[in-house]
Amino acid sequence: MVRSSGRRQVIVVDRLRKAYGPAPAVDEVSFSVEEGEIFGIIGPNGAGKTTAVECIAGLREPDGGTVRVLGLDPQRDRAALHEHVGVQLQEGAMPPKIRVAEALELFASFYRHPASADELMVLLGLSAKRHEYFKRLSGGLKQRLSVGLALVGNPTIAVLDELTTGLDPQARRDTWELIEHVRDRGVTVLLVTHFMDEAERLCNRVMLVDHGRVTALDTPAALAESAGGGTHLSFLPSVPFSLEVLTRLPDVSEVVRLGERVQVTGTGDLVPLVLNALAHVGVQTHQVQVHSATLEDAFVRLTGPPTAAAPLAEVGRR
Ligand SMILES: Nc1ncnc2c1ncn2[C@@H]1O[C@H](COP(=O)(O)OP(=O)(O)OP(=O)(O)O)[C@@H](O)[C@H]1O
Repeated sequence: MVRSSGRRQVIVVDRLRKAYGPAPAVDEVSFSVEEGEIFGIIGPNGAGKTTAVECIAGLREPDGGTVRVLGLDPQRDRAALHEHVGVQLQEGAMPPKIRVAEALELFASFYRHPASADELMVLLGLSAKRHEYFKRLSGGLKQRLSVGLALVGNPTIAVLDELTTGLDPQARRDTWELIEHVRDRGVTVLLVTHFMDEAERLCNRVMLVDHGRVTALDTPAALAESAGGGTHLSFLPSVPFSLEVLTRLPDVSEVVRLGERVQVTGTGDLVPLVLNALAHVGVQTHQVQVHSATLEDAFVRLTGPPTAAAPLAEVGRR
């Protein structure tokens, strides 16, 4: 199937349902993933992310709905799917005394058209560790190896679950670069993550799942903008002024006095818009601070407890 963007849909999920007990873990989830994109699934603990990707990878049988991966049914066509989908799931346990190269070669033997273990070790920065026991690898190198095992079958699609959990900041950044490299080689990536900065950096589109349901699906920037409330600009004005100077501006949604400071919320090119309008009426701005909404803001707003009412005294709204 082809979307309006002209790209092929390689994963199509329609009203997927899976329950382990009375409450559904995945409840009527529908989405599709386009060829060549990095598609992120985010959500709180227990939201149903892993269950959903396990159904897509053919590791769990859905209770309802349909899943198609490259046109294949993950349950019925499991053997064919295995050749095209590489899976790195949570807690991938390996025998402690297997060596890096042995692990890649063993997994390569499960596929008809595997990648070269040597090339993968170069790509993954593991060549110098090829004879190292798995148990002796650092967390970052173990993670790299588990990504390698997901790629060793030369998959069209890689499913990566909690790719960088437990890694230090440098190892996380190295792993992100690796995933971008994998994407640049044409592999479609389905990524489950708890890290909003990771989703923001890597994903073309992100789906937010909560209590088994899809609560948002868009680009990280659009999600941040829509649910995170846009950009916040705050400053200390040189002289008092009427808030109406700012509330009447296009793209400004709210203006609030917080003690001596003024905070403006809006979208678009908010900063030059506000500073120009103030300069026009002879107001200078000091101690200017700008905060643009992030995916994390959107996540908290969409999944967290309701936020408290607007702060303090005078509030101007459009
Ligand atoms: N094998 C299982 N048996 C029973 N319940 C399960 C099983 N696997 C998951 N669950 C339950 O299903 C729900 C969804 O779990 P799942 O692991 O899919 O969520 P998740 O979003 O991946 O969570 P996390 O972010 O913590 O990994 C949770 O309530 C979980 O306790």
